[in-house]
Amino acid sequence: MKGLLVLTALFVAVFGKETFEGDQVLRITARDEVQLTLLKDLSEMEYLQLDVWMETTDLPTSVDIRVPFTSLQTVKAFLETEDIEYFIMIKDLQVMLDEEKEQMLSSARATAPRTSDDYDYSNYHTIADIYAFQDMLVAENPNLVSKIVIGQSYQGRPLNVLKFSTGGTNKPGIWLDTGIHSREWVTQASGTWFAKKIVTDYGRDAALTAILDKMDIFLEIVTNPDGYYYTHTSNRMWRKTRKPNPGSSCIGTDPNRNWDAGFGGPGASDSPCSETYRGPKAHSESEVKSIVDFVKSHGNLQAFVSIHSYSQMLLYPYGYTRTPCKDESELHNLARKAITDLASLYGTSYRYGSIINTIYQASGGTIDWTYNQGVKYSYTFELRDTGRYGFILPDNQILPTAKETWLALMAIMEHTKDNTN
Ligand SMILES: CC(C)C[C@H](C(=O)O)[C@H](C)S
Ligand SMILES: [Zn+2]
Repeated sequence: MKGLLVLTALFVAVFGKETFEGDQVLRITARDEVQLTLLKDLSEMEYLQLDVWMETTDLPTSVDIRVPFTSLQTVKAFLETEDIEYFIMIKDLQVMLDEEKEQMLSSARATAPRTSDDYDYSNYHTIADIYAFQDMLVAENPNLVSKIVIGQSYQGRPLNVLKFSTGGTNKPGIWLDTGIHSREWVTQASGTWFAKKIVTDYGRDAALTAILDKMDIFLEIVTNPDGYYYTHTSNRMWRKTRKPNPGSSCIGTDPNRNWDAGFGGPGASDSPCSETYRGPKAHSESEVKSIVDFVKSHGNLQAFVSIHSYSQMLLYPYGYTRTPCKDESELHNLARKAITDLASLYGTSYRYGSIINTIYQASGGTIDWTYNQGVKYSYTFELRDTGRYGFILPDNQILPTAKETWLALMAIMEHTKDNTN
């Protein structure tokens, strides 16, 4: 295992980009506890370098796993021997990544957008493009938008938060973040569209105007900048931060397992090589600690929405415990309303419920911490799709995804406004 990892790291270092020729994403279905255990054992065999993309808890449990070409034969033989059902969701990952890259290059305009109206919201963008967009939006809307730098990433990139405010001091706030998992590209793209939507609708849309007249909105679009940069330059499938782990050749911590909420419990890994490595201690990652400090210093956030992909789910606390959160029935009813509004646009169907009951147990998660800090309306979104493309969602789905998600966000923000003094 260690040798393979070192070799991979060397390959990336020399050739600059990890490739995924022949890698396949299998959707594997465990029909009972025995098969579930076998599946868990398989995914923990580090030498196979399996990358769990998505799983759900309820039986039959289906798990989407990226299997490197070199492990395909072993994994398929194992599954067939154990009579575990699977089908191939993605036949050759690199083919899809090449198409995505091709599309990005062909849509990249010769000249950079001069205004946020010229920005191409229907394509994926580099971190430099998004940072430039943020500065453009602030310059164009000085009375509504400002940029707060809440800290720096491990590699020193600014953690930019756009503040949308109509003035006043310490008004109740709503927090939205996208891209905490860097490979979930439709989220950063949607976050960019949300930012433009807010400035476009203020003063035109009565509901949004009422929200902003009473509350401030804070939007962190590139919440894991080092990881996002790395997905563009070296490994499109990168999820974690990019801070090295002493004593290990594996890099990074899962920023959605690093929070002080059930930290280190089941549903996070203590192995630096795992995609769900919790980190050496709670809030060890600057990308997380910076938000922790912001939430504590602001002290008046009423809603906190952390946006991921994929699976089409709307989740509320808890992920680390089966104990229902005290506001479960209100959060459940609001989630139902939000996904109903979302579905009204294109019929996209979402599941909803608590994290642990709807997707899987996850400890050290973002919204479990924010909820325990008293931010009642804490939600995690899993945007499109349900696995046909997974993290490599075609860019022609960016705008439909952003527009339908906005309807759900408006439901949550309106309810928050109506229930905030
Ligand atoms: C609240 C959790 C379960 C969200 C999930 C994760 O962090 O694993 C995303 C689907 S990546
Ligand atoms: Zn995620």
